[in-house]
Amino acid sequence: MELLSSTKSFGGWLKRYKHESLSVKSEMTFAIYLPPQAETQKVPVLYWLSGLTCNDENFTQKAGAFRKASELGLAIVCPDTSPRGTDYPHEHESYDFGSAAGFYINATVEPYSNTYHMYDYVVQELPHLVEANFPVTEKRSISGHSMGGHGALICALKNPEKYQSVSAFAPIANPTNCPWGEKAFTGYLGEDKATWNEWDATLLVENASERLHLLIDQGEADNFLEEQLKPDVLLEACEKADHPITLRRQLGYDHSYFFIASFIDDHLEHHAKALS
Ligand SMILES: CC(=O)Oc1ccc2c(C)cc(=O)oc2c1
Repeated sequence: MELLSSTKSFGGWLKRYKHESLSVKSEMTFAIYLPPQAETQKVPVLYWLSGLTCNDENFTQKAGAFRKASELGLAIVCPDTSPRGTDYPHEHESYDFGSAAGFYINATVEPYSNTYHMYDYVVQELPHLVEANFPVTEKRSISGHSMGGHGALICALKNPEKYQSVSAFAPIANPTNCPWGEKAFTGYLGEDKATWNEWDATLLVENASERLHLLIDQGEADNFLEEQLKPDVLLEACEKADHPITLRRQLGYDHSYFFIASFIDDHLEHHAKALS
């Protein structure tokens, strides 16, 4: 691991690192915020998964999360949104596929299957690296925005034993049934839609092995709400499966980090409570 930068914030430290990842077979960058409590004790970790077009810096610079994380004694780890440095066909052509659009799944279609293993990276490799190198406990929670909200939900629903809590801002809630998800899953998983189901939160809820409560904030003025995000479909699946969910509809809020910054404290408090 190589330290790229170290910046003090609210008594803690925001550090950026790059490292060689085995799961995505390329160099990856991530950020970690260590609250002041980490100087004397191990602290729990919230993993934050960003959305399309983002990297580790969008959350650290725009969410305004560190005052509350410092107060709560919560570390926050922000991975990148895809492998970088490969040059596959179509990888850099659009904002919703390829670079910065890894969708937190394990690709099975070549050439993406060689490196686009963001699920393994986020669920296994990164926690292992973080827990071996920083003063953190093995208690984890996970959250994210949009594509990252989808990522947080599937990681938690597939591995309830690894996470104390999960939340999402405007997640892509039913990716097998929206244009962003259909495009990504076709490119990464192929045409056989049966292979897509294990990467869709709405479909995972039906067979979830534990009833991990889902906290979701969704802006009512979000331009992507109807066509891409579909929280109501997830809500219906939860009601059918008796899976606990809190879906908060936030009047007037859009898809931006202004929305995330407005409610991030609630999410941090929710996770801190579960992690304590
Ligand atoms: C920094 C920022 O605004 O991030 C951002 C903007 C738009 C989107 C969209 C449209 C989808 C998504 O998954 O993430 C995302 C993130």
